[in-house]
Amino acid sequence: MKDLQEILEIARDMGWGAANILRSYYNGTAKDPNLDIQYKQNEPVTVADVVVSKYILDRLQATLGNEDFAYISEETYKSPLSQDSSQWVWIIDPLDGTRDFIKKTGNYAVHIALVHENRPVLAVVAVPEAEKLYYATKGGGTFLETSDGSIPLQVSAGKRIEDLTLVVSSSHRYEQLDYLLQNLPCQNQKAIGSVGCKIAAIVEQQADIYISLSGKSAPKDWDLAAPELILTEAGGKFTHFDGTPLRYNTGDINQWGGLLASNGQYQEVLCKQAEKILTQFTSR
Ligand SMILES: Nc1ncnc2c1ncn2[C@@H]1O[C@H](COP(=O)(O)O)[C@@H](OP(=O)(O)O)[C@H]1O
Ligand SMILES: [Mg+2]
Repeated sequence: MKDLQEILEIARDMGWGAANILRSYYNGTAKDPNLDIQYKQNEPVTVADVVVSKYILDRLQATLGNEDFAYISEETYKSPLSQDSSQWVWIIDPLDGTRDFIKKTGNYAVHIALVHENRPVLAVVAVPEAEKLYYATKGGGTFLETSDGSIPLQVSAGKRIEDLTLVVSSSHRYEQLDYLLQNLPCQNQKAIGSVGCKIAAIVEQQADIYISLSGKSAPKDWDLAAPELILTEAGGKFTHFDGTPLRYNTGDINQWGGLLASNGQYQEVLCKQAEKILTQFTSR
């Protein structure tokens, strides 16, 4: 198997390639820019999702083959792979934030993660409209790549809990999540589409916390695996409210429950508060 740095080169190049394809659909310059929006389990899917999924899978498989790696993409996923955690698995979201892509808010991203033993070891998150690409390897730090080159990134530090800015989904909102948000000590809150864009805001120190709470549906492995590593390698933390780490390729593609991503400063305190507020919600 190629070493992780060589694989990262391939993933970065593909991240930029995928970003360019998405921009051509976003700006209407693609050969046939019709998005043909369909709904799968209440979530929109466009031609751009499908085309970019094929682009990434074809290129990865042509370069890396099927012997050492398995591949999961949001658009081709049908059922769990063999749950052999020693397997190296690519987990891909060709277009994270499809609703925002359609609404043209600019907040959409490409996620490419390599997972081993249920944890991400390599990640690329590209944000096409910002012409930015974030990448990380386990233990190697997080970098932001633009046309000017690459720079290392670190999350914010030394803030008071009340001054932290929280980012949250604009389209997946429920009464329980709204109650939680109203009762947290961090009242600087903004809704942003795409998990990749929310985590990008945290590693660029424009925000400090992201909260996800599942309802009838939950975010999936491909929504979280790449953004998680981008955050943690920049010094942040990303856990369930009970403090346990997220696990990927487990057989259930859903990431149920409450998840908190932050600059790490008040991770445990905020997780405990979130659990307490949710208990209050259910006993009202
Ligand atoms: N509670 C939830 N249920 C289902 N999907 C969720 C979810 N929260 C987030 N997601 C998924 O995470 C991505 C970003 O969501 P959001 O913009 O609301 O934060 C979307 O993926 P896709 O756009 O890749 O389908 C969305 O489907
Ligand atoms: Mg997604």
